[in-house]
Amino acid sequence: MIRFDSARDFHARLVDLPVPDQGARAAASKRQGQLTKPPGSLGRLEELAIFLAGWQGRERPMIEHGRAVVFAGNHGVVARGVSAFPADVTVQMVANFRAGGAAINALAKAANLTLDVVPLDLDRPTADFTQAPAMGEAECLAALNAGAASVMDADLLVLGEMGIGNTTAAAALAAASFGARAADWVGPGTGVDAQGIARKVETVEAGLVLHREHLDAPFEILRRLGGREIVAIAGALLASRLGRVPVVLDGFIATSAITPLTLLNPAIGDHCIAGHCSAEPGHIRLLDRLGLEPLLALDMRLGEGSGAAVAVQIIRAALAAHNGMATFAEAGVAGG
Ligand SMILES: O=C(O)c1ccc[n+]([C@@H]2O[C@H](COP(=O)([O-])O)[C@@H](O)[C@H]2O)c1
Ligand SMILES: Cc1cc2nc[nH]c2cc1C
Repeated sequence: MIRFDSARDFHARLVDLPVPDQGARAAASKRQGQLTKPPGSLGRLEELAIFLAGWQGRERPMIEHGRAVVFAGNHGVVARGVSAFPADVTVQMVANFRAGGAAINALAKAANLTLDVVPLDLDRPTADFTQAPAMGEAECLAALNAGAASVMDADLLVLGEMGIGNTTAAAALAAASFGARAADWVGPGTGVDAQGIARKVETVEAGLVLHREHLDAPFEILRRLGGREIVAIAGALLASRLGRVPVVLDGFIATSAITPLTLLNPAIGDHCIAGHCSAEPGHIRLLDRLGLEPLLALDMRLGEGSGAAVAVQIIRAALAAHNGMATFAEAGVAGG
């Protein structure tokens, strides 16, 4: 299991990342060319199969241990009126995940994914980042390691989150990492009105001003502006990359966890599939900046891994074709 000993260790491991197995990619690509279809006719399904072959290191990749993990955290900035829902909903939804009643329970089951729920100190919200760093160093490291611990033996990992107020933290992370105006990253989240959006923009701007001298390293950006569930996703992203486990990203918040990491390694998202494009307006901007093309666009904006879980069904379809089809030679079809 991967554990980060310090911020320095986290940064050091980010610099030197494994790359996909080129031999397995070439073998999968050759197989795609031999299957009974015009070359390229399965479009992105072909790319998905080759992508998974590279990261799993085998010509015929499989999803036998598909796993969804939902991290939950509470946010001090909620006191600034940045969400349409009260902070109590986070702990209540965690109970709902555990009881099996949430969307992710139904969607993970439909996609044949095991589901883990990881609440992170819900009774101790992070500090309001307009006043102080959201987390202390030890707290931030603990959240990174909670994420890293969740990777375990998965062969495909869905990373999801739950945290009232976390679209504000996600917008702050995007703005700190990629620049542009706070207003370009802020959106309605759970459904705030125009005044709520204005409060969110002010909050992000105030956070960027307060921490401006310290926003040049991934760990500090995460610690000062993030939340525990987002930091856990960042830890899971790096640990899964080190273990060559492909990841399906969910919406705006889950994707925002990558953004600070790109400061040290722009290729950190290379083992990730963008499961969908959320209706939260900043998500498409983030995906563009990261060079990720979403699989689905269903106007979802729920979080909790839901869009990524739906996308897993497409990925399973890609592998069913890749592993199950006959070649031209096997089927006696001319033209292969
Ligand atoms: O995944 C998304 O793109 C997404 C977009 C908007 C809202 N959410 C979910 O809604 C919560 C955050 O919204 P808010 O308004 O409280 O910042 C959090 O629990 C997220 O999982 C998720
Ligand atoms: C009910 C509810 C469910 C959620 N799941 C993820 N974020 C959420 C936010 C709310 C408000």
